Formats: sequence, C-alpha cells, structure tokens
Amino acid sequence: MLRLDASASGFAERFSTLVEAGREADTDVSDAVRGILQRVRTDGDAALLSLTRKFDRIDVAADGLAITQAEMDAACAEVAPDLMAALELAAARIRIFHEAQRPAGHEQVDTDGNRTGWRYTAVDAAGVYIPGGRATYPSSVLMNAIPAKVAGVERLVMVTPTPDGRMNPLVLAAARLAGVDEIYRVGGAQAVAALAYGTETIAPVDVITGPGNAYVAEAKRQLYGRVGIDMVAGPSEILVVADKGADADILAADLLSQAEHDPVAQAILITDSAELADAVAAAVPRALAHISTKAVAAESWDAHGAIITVAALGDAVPLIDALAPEHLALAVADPETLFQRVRHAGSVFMGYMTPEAIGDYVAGPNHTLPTGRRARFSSGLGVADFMKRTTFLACSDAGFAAIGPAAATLAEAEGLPAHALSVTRRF
Ligand SMILES: NC(=O)c1ccc[n+]([C@@H]2O[C@H](COP(=O)([O-])OP(=O)(O)OC[C@H]3O[C@@H](n4cnc5c(N)ncnc54)[C@H](O)[C@@H]3O)[C@@H](O)[C@H]2O)c1
Ligand SMILES: N[C@H](CO)Cc1c[nH]c[nH+]1
Ligand SMILES: [Zn+2]
Repeated sequence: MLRLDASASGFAERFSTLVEAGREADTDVSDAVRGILQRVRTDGDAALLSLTRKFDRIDVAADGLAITQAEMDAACAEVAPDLMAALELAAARIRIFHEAQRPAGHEQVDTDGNRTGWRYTAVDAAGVYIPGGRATYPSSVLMNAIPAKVAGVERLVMVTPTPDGRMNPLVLAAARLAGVDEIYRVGGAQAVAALAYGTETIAPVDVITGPGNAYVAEAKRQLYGRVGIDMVAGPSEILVVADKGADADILAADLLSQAEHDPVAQAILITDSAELADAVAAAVPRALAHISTKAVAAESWDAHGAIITVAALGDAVPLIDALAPEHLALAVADPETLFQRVRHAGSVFMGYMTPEAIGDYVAGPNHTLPTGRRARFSSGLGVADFMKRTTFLACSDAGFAAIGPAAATLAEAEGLPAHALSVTRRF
C-alpha cells in the first residue's frame, strides 16, 4: 500500500504515477479473441460447443445450450426463503430506481410552425453477459436485466458460463425475477460472439451489456459497431474520502469490499486526518485476517491500495477528479458540499452510513459502472443504454418557406446541387 502526503515535495509526480498506473490485463488478448469471434461466426454452435468444452470443461450438446424452464423451476425451488426475499427486495428497489430513469421524448414548434423533437424507443433484443468464472453474481443479473426490461426490450437474452457444469441457482432465480427471456450456458468471448453474430441456436441481439474478464471485455470492444455495448468495465475500484468523524475499522471494511473482487482491484483512502490515516493503515491488516477472500484482497491492497493525506478536505477534489473513480464514498460530516464540487465519479455514496456495498446489492442505482478513469467520459449502466433516440421534423408550408432558401444556399456552397434542387423544387 502506498502512503502519500499531498503537502510533501514530489507529491504531484507520485500521485500522477498512481493515476496513470494501468491495472488491466497486461497480456494482450486481442488476437486470441479475434480468432474466437471468427470461429463462432463461421462455425456457429459447433464452435460454441468446442470452446465450452475447452474453457469450461463441459460437454454440452447443441440442444443443451439453452437452460430449460424445468431447470429454472428446480433452481428457484432450491433457493432458501431468506435469500429469495433478499433478491426480491433488491429487484423491487432496482426496478423503482430505473423506472424513474426512463428518458422522455420532447417536441417543440418554432414561430413559423416547424415541429421538431425526439423520441426514445427500445432496441428489439438485448444480451446480458453474467460472469461465471471466478465467482457468480446474481446481483449483476438484476442490475443488467431490470434496466433492459424497464426500457421495453422485448427479447432479453442472458449468457453465462457454467465451469465444470456448475450453475448457481441464485443466478437463475435472479434471471426469472428480472424477466430474462432466454438463458444459454456459454461464456467468454464465444458467448459475446454468439450474441452478436447469432448461431443456429442463439438468435443475434442488438445490444450487449454486462461485466466480464479480459476476454469478454475485448470481445465487446471488437464487436462494437456491429452491436451496441454499454461500456468496457475493468477491475473494481473504490475511493473513500474520510474526515476524523469516520471509524477506522469501518473504513477498512469499506476499502476491502472492493479489494476482494480482484487482485488488480484498487482501494484508496484520502483523509485530512493524519491520525485516521494511521488508524486505517493499522485496521486493514486486522480486517484482512477475518475474511475468506484475504488472499485476493491483500494482493490488491498491497499492490494497488493507497492512503493519501491532505491538509483540508477541499484539497481532495482535484485528486478525486483526476482519479475519476468507479465508486466514490464520502465518509465525512458534510458530504453534500464535497459532492457539489466533484465532477468525475461513476457513483457517489454519501455520509457515514452509506457504504458502497449497499449500492452493490439493494439500494437501487446500478452497480455496473465505468472503471479505469472512464468516469471522465462515460456513465454507469442505465435504461438509456437499451434505447436509442430518434429525432423528427415536420415542416409547415410557412416554416419551409422561411428556412428553405438558407438550406439551398448552403447546399450550393457544398457543391451538392441535388440537395439544393430537393429544396427549391418545392418552392
Ligand atoms: N463491474 C461489475 O459490475 C462487475 C460485476 C461482477 C464481476 N465483475 C468482474 O468480472 C470479471 C469476471 O471474470 P471471470 O473470469 O470470473 O468470469 P467470466 O465469465 O468473465 O470469464 C470466464 C470465461 O472466460 C473465458 N476464458 C478463460 N480463460 C480463457 C482463455 N485463456 N482464453 C480464452 N477464453 C478464456 C472462458 O470462456 C470462461 O467461460 C471479474 O474481473 C470481476 O471483478 C465486474
Ligand atoms: N462492486 C462490483 C462492481 O464494481 C459489483 C458487485 C457485484 N457483487 C458485489 N459487487
Ligand atoms: Zn462489489
């Protein structure tokens, strides 16, 4: 873990090294992914079955790719009542939050009677990728599938790998609660390729969302343009800003909550209290001793964690904007003032009683967020990712007469006489 003091000499260089440090897969997976995409495009189901045998170590027949209603029923029956109740609470809150996010159309009429505006419509079909390699994430099923259904997507497809044939029943229960229409037991780049190109069994979709490892992320990146994607999200990160009113043991847990996702996850604390900085540095190893994910979380904290001391909380603002973290937790007495000044963060958690982990599961806002400083230019997953905006224009006779000549003039200036004629013929 790196300790930095913003008032020490050389801070700017050391902070900029921290900001620029890449944490994403250093192995270049692009050639391997290109090969997988090509195989699926050419060989369809046969490629899916062969790659699933290789990477997930299971033999699936083509007619076994789809998860059946009977398997869904059996999975739901297996889920303990308290778990099902927690899933239902999460699903209801996520749905309410995203229903409020549905974008509205707009229409305006100018003084000459020309009507302009836009309207939103859902894509016909969307695919959500749910990771299943290292861990399974029922919460990510809800976070991806519910916004799609709120957007009005008619055909919602889920793909998820089942390594060694294992499928988490909670993932299937979450899919049923969220209204997923089709589920296929296939993962990795091959699953993303099947969603984009289609195979004999899986019909293609228009948009693909969801987190995944480097192969999944690279497949989405390469297929963008043929299909829409939400974003390229990498390893998790959290930036906690805390003042002396925060509790060191609670902060240690907050930091480790994201560190435990991945050895290359990143957890950073910024504080204006030197005592708190020391207390958190001591609390993290104590907290690590009690968690089963110690190995992963410790690797992340040791290699990518940081504690930064600033003279005043306001000094944290430019550091936050430079890091543009996926999650920003403001464990301070007056989070609102800091929040008003911050411009770049995927999602913000305000006050001592708002841990990021509550947002991962049940609060309502989406947990699929931009990482790796991409919050400078992109946003978390939302209903609009499953929709597109169509603009429209209806000219009145008087309105056409008012603006037509200028269009004809500009068309002539661009050397496009047919454009000009298309306007002037109507005069
Ligand atoms: N940002 C979020 O909201 C969020 C949520 C959940 C998970 N995640 C992240 O998603 C990632 C999930 O990764 P994962 O690996 O556990 O599951 P995954 O499902 O993304 O990947 C598993 C698949 O990767 C493919 N694969 C593995 N090795 C390969 C190789 N050598 N060549 C080609 N393909 C290969 C296989 O097809 C396998 O089925 C983690 O980094 C996790 O932190 C992010
Ligand atoms: N924090 C993760 C996104 O960075 C999402 C998640 C799923 N489950 C627990 N957490
Ligand atoms: Zn998490």
